[in-house]
Amino acid sequence: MAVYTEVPYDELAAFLRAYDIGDVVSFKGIAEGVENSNYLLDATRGRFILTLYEKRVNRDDLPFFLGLLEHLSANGLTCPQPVAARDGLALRELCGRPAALVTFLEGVSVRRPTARHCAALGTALARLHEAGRGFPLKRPNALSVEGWRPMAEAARGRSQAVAPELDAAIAAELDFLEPAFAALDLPQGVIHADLFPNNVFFLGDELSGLIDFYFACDDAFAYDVAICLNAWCFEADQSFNVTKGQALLSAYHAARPFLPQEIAALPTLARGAAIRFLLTRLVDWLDTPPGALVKKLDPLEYLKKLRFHQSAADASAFGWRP
Ligand SMILES: Nc1ncnc2c1ncn2[C@@H]1O[C@H](COP(=O)(O)OP(=O)(O)OP(=O)(O)O)[C@@H](O)[C@H]1O
Ligand SMILES: N[C@@H](CCO)C(=O)O
Repeated sequence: MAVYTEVPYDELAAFLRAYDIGDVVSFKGIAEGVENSNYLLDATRGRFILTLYEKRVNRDDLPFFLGLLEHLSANGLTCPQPVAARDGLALRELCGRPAALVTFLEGVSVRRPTARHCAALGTALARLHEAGRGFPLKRPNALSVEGWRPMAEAARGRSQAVAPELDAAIAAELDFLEPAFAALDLPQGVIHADLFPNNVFFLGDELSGLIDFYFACDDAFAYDVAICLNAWCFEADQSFNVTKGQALLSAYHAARPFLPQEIAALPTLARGAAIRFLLTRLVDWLDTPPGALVKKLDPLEYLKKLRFHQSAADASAFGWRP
């Protein structure tokens, strides 16, 4: 999975008549991903990804996401570009869902990132933050601190099914994080907010592009860095690899220098980033019906990451060397 919405051939053909991409050569569902339905479409005038936006994507946010891809591409970032139909519109409807075609990016994602991959990621993340400057649309981060308590409430009383200590651990962490986040004053702009290894493509050791901007929003740049420390620098046993952390942080710093307050905030931001993914995974875990054709992601992986961050005195725990 993920193909939540099956597209019958006649509906596809009718949809594509609006475009100038030639005839369909092949069309197949893509198994990876958990949020949206994605299809690989080969046409005589190119290769594309067709996305049908599913439950967690709010229709009103789509102009932000598609406009952002255009803005980032225009500012030198390699990411998918929305393909407009002959009437100039990229955002359309297919099988009752909002849908768009975007350009296909070459490359493969890495399952086990090395320190070199982490360095390349750090550079690309800083470039993304710079390339997003001047983008006129705004989208608050619905999955930041104000969104965590409601998710915790939605899971409260049911999370014992995952681990007995979860409710208490989440409540205690939110008691710490809510005032700690309120006290932060950090540079903000457009962030990706979900830049996990599966959303970053490489050709050899070279980073070739970034995808999946459907959580992008306005938030602190350093929060995006914290999300990446969590997603890229832990080993399979959930131990933190400081060599990878150092590679990520120093490459980011070389492309967009951190302010001292961003470095000071990293332990708090890393805890926030850990609780965000712990909570979304937990709610999905509890709400996904048994037998659903979707890969459930382990919330406890993020509880272990959170435990590490709770013991981090400062950013040196992540490999930061001033
Ligand atoms: N522009 C693109 N070029 C090449 N492949 C793509 C592109 N967009 C998506 N894919 C492929 O489709 C897969 C799923 O895409 P994507 O990550 O956007 O889905 P998703 O459902 O939003 O998943 P998740 O949020 O879980 O990462 C990717 O892993 C990749 O293989
Ligand atoms: N990257 C997310 C899933 C996609 O939103 C996670 O690993 O929980």
